[in-house]
Amino acid sequence: MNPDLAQERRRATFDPEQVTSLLYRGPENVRKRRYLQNAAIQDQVLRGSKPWAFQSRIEQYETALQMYIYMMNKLDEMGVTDPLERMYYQEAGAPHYYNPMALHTGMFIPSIEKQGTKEQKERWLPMARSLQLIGTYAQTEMGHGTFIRGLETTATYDPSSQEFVLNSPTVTSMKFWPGGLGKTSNCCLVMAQLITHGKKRGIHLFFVQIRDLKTHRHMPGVESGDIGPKFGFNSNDNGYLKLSNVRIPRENMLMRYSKVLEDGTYVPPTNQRIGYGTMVFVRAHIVTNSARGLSKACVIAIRYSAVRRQTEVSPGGPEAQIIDYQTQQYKLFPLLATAYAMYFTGRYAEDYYEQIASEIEAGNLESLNQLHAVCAGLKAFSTWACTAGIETCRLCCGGHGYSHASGIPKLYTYYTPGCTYEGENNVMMLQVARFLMKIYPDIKRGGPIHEFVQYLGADLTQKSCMTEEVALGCLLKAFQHRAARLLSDAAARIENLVRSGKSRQEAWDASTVALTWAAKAYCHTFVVRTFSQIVSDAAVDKSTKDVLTALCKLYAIDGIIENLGEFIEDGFFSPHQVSFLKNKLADLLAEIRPNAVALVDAFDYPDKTLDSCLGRYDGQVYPALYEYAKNSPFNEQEVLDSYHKFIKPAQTEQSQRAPMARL
Ligand SMILES: CC/C=C\C/C=C\C/C=C\C/C=C\C/C=C\CCCC(=O)SCCNC(=O)CCNC(=O)[C@H](O)C(C)(C)COP(=O)(O)OP(=O)(O)OC[C@H]1O[C@@H](n2cnc3c(N)ncnc32)[C@H](O)[C@@H]1OP(=O)(O)O
Ligand SMILES: Cc1cc2nc3c(=O)[nH]c(=O)nc-3n(C[C@H](O)[C@H](O)[C@H](O)COP(=O)(O)OP(=O)(O)OC[C@H]3O[C@@H](n4cnc5c(N)ncnc54)[C@H](O)[C@@H]3O)c2cc1C
Repeated sequence: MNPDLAQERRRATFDPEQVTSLLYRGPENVRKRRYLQNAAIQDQVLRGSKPWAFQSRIEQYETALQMYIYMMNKLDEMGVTDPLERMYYQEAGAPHYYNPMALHTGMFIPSIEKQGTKEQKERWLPMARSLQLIGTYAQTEMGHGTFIRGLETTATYDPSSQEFVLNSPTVTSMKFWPGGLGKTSNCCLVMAQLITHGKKRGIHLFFVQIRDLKTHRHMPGVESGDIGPKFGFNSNDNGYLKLSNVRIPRENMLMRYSKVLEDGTYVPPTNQRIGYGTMVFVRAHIVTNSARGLSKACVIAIRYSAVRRQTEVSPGGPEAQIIDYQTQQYKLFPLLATAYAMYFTGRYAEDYYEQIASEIEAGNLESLNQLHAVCAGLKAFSTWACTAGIETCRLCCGGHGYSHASGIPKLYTYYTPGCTYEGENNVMMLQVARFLMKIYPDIKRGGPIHEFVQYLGADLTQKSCMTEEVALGCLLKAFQHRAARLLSDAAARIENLVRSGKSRQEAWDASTVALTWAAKAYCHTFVVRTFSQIVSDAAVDKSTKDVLTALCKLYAIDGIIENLGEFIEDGFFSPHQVSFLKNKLADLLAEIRPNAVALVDAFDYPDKTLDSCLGRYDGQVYPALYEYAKNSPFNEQEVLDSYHKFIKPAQTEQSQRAPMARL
């Protein structure tokens, strides 16, 4: 054990086990999580041969496929059915491979469960669970990902044969990007424009078999393939799909909420957007997923910062641990606080999703819009925080952060597409703004509105209650004030533009930056509120609560300092109060410092899950870096063939032109 890390753990003032329990919803869940992680770590088959970064793309794909199929079978044998528990096992078993069947379990099966009729579920789910059917969610096209009402793929109903005929009429209508579509899947859910009786009925989901179930060759009229190497996700065959007069039976349209009868009569759903449900489900889960990504980067960067020493503090004296530099703390501790904030908010989003989804199942769609706004906003807010935070963690590791040995570049390429997939983040923020503007008249009237948004109607002339003590309540009020004011500003801007003669749509289009500011401020407030509520309700001892409260305050104060203009432009904070906040920020960095390593230990990631030479629990960073370097295929031969092919001839040629000087 590295002595600095051992010392860090001794000096912690709280019990990390209590925090681990809080993060993973109780000791019983922690026990199960550890059991599953250990089972994966100890499994010889999952040990792997060479580091992923030294493998070709095809090798990465094959390794991922082999490992995931093995793990799925193991989990079935163990009787583990809960998706989260399955994820814990897989995360420890194959942390570096993006599962080529992730869309099968993450979107294909859930879509059938949520959008399929009883008969459709009985027909497809058993085959999907036993991998006879391997599916994906094929919505995005080459020409359209965001504007899904503009999708071009058509599904035209033919009453004479009671079939839908699917077509990709243009190059841009080709499905493009779906995970596992290229080579892995034999079927998919295709989002297509339904046409019955010659009329367009909007986009709907259709079950389409794309490959023969025995030979895996393409079905007639189907062309598909891999889209090529990407920034990350290279063990996944994100694919393209072109459909030419592909016929599927009428029963293959997912008909839980809308129907096409035998004669082609269209029965619409109560709300057209109910068919977007799988996206809302995934967005709710992306929040915790972002917390996972950012927390892993924090574990690596903070442990490494405790081990790494750089620069003599006094001449001839010992070099300081880099974690002792205030600038390093300022880069890392707010991110640590953010990772906690996102874990707690993710938990809230998932619970809220489950609550509203069951109301929807029971036929009450009243909260659908609000659920959509919350999930879209938190998805965007959390993925932005995660991506930016991972990059900062990488920079905090200096040169070694740039190596795949650190584990951080892999985290970055894995998590950054979260800002784009499942709804591009700016577009998601505009959906939040749309929701807020829609209820704005009710907010102003003081009409009946959900408690999430009540504060948005507060008196904007009020000033901050902040004192030198910096209470959490005052911090939350500051976020509420900023969100209310930015919303009011955006609304006023739109009204002014309308008064000046613009149409409402033109006024909206000329205000999307202000609307995005308002939406982000709303999401930020949501996170601060959730974090502070969970900390104040947490059943933990006083020392643990003190540490969590410090983290929560740091999250809030850092959010204010980073967005200071928005908090002071209307004079809400006085300059005096801003200096309280700046002083408190510095105090909190010092207060968190002795607990930083214990706080990352509390995330409870086994080394295998982190796959990082820098983030090892035992802190043996340097021998691990050396071992990793030795594994490079470059080092398999003392002299590479390329020396004889290129360097030697070049040297010979050069020496003939100018004879070598004596060394
Ligand atoms: C335990 C683990 C369990 C599960 C695991 C799951 C997830 C794991 C976590 C992480 C995942 C990790 C890896 C996954 C990797 C990759 C997956 C990627 C998959 C994809 O990307 S699939 C494709 C996703 N595509 C999109 O998201 C498209 C984005 N675009 C849209 O959503 C829409 O086009 C739009 C919202 C931008 C606009 O839609 P529109 O034009 O129809 O609507 P309007 O703007 O006109 O608004 C009209 C009206 O509709 C309301 N609305 C819009 N959307 C919804 C919705 N989804 N639900 C409800 N209501 C909605 C809107 O509010 C308007 O209402 P109003 O009353 O008229 O104002
Ligand atoms: C790794 C990865 C995996 C994916 N997996 C799947 C999958 O399994 N299934 C699937 O169907 N799709 C998948 N996708 C596709 C993904 O869902 C889309 O890329 C995403 O929805 C964004 O759409 P787009 O690419 O059309 O972006 P665009 O909409 O073209 O965005 C480009 C820019 O335009 C801006 N923009 C676009 N529209 C607006 C607007 N209305 N207002 C303001 N700004 C706007 C955006 O903010 C962005 O800056 C995946 C993508 C990636 C990267």
